[in-house]
Amino acid sequence: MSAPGAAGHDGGTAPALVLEGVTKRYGDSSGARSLDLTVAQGELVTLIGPSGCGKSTTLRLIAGLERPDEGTVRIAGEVVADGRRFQEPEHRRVGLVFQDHALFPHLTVARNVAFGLDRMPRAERAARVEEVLGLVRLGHLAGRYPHELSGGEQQRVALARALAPRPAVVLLDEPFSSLDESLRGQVRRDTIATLQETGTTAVLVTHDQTEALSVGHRVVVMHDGLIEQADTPERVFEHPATRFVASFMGDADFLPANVDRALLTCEIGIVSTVPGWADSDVDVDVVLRPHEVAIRPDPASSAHVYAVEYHGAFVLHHVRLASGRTLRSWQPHTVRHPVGTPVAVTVAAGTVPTLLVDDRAVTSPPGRDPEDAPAEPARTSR
Ligand SMILES: Nc1ncnc2c1ncn2[C@@H]1O[C@H](COP(=O)(O)OP(=O)(O)OP(=O)(O)O)[C@@H](O)[C@H]1O
Repeated sequence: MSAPGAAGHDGGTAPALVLEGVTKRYGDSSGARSLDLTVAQGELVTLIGPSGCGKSTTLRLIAGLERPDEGTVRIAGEVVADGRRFQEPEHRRVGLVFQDHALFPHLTVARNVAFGLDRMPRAERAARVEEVLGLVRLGHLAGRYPHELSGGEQQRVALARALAPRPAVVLLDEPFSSLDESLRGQVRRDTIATLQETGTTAVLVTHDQTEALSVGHRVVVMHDGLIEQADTPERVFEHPATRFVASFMGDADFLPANVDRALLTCEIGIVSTVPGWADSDVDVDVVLRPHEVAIRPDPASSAHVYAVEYHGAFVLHHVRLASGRTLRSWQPHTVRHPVGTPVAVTVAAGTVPTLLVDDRAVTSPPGRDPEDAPAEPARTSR
């Protein structure tokens, strides 16, 4: 996806959205804890995390459906909520798209889209409705009612309605989850293309890790009301900041390991060299993803395959090591080692494993100023 940064509709230079120390408490449970996030104009950010982590609360705080207990929300440079001010949702330049589309059943497609344009002169309003319906390729269905549309068409009407008033930010709350699998991919591609074509800034909540990684310029991973990491999809997957992010975004196994004079060693042997750690002797956990783990039959090995899962193009092999710890390994569909096969386990060449001390990723030996030890990636030794 192309990088954001194109000027938004107001052409200003302020970020489309800024959250500073935004907190919302519900009794003892915290919906959102001191969130800091800046979203550039034209940027598409995906928000992901387990159920109850605060995704909807965050969207509601941005939309003005909740008041923050602390912190500041800015939209297109304007403070819309802080300790003193609170702008009502209808006055914020925010568009909303919900999972169930939330269309008015008694209004036609055109009137659904016109709904948020009541302050626009009539002729201008009609032109804008036509324009946004054209954007989502629904001009020919303007006179239909929602029940006369497919799920995908309803979703496009909801998007057109959100875009019509030219909002500074569009918030999408699991917009594709009510669509069946066969439709979802196409509707998702169409929606993202429309957001991109119009240079729209968007925050999209999803439960789907592949969706979060594939559609956004940045992924924001939340856990227990906190932002654990806000980063490019590549960095979130390849360089997770915490143990939680490593295990939530994709499959990950963890093995206790040691870095001694720049050699990373664990139960399966030497994993890699770690430049910049020449003088250290540090215990870490190494994060290994199934596509990074290589296996080959070896009668002399004390590790063995204990389960095999066929996934079509790939076959997931579950391996138990001598210690009883387990690793997973993706193999192409032509490779299937039966349960019980003793296997030698290594790390695929080119792997740059993430190292954890406690629950945080480290790129330099703990206690050392990262300035002194540049965070060069580790390299597999083979
Ligand atoms: N109105 C409310 N009153 C009390 N607690 C609430 C309220 N809304 C949310 N919470 C709590 O705040 C936390 C975050 O909820 P939120 O709905 O934001 O999570 P979520 O990440 O969107 O979850 P899901 O993926 O299940 O939709 C949860 O512990 C939830 O129980």
